[in-house]
Amino acid sequence: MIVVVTPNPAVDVTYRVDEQRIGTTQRVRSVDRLPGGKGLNVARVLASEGVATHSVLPLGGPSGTWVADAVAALGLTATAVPVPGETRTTVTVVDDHAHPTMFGEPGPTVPPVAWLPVDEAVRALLPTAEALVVSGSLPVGSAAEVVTPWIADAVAAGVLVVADCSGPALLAAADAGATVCKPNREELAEATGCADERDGALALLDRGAGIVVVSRGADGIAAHTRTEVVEVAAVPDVTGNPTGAGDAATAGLVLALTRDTADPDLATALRTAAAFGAAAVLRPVAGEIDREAAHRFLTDPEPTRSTA
Ligand SMILES: O=P(O)(O)OC[C@H]1O[C@](O)(CO)[C@@H](O)[C@H]1O
Repeated sequence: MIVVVTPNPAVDVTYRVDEQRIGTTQRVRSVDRLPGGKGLNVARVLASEGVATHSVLPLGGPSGTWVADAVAALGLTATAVPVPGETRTTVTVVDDHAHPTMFGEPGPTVPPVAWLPVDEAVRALLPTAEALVVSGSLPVGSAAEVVTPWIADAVAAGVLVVADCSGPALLAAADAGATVCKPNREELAEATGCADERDGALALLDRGAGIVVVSRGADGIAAHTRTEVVEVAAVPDVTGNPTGAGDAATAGLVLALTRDTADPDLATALRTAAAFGAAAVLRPVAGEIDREAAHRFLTDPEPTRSTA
């Protein structure tokens, strides 16, 4: 079972319009409303691959109740931890021409004491966990160190941790010894202040991260250890909705790493991440992949480079 913490869950709304135009009245062609936040998208992709997951969700207010009900309706196992305030809504506007536009609300104000039951929920699940995934933003105003107990407890219990965090929470995840930190290129540069990817990755490794996986969009994905950089190219010529592609890539990475824990093959893990990320672009909403395409992309020979 894989434990997935979504620190700032959301009612994820996707509006499809003919063409995104700033400063005009836009008629919405179709609406999708799904439980989201990056971690829930990871859990949904893992579940679609038949992997047992257990989500930990700090939820508040009527929209929190909606998320809990929608998660249950999707057949996902979850522990909903009540927090003050109202679970946020995110709105993504997509058309057939431009990149999606995402509006993300900040999320509720969660005081430090309200995080303690979340810590307890994570701790209770660790004895039966193969991996812990911490994915997505924290509610605005929550301290970065909120992630520390989840990761430190999992590491102490010998559980593989994949942290897809940004900003100070990415540094806190590395400090807590996350097995894998998975920022994208921009998040890595922003959190570490290093313009060079290798320097940024080494900064996280120095702080305590085991491996740093950097997603590079159309330029593929790379894994940095102290001694090598393994690089895999992106799947070429895939068009569609890239919202949630990074979350699907995280799911692919976790899937590959938990299948091969004794001796993780980084190239295979990166190829799985790239294939899942590309397969998510083919689906209209985040949290889904085109499974047939994902498995086809996986068997396509992709160039892998490894440098010492
Ligand atoms: O959890 P966050 O990091 O705030 O990101 C949330 C948003 O990003 C997406 O997960 C896409 O990656 C959306 O589904 C939306 O929920």
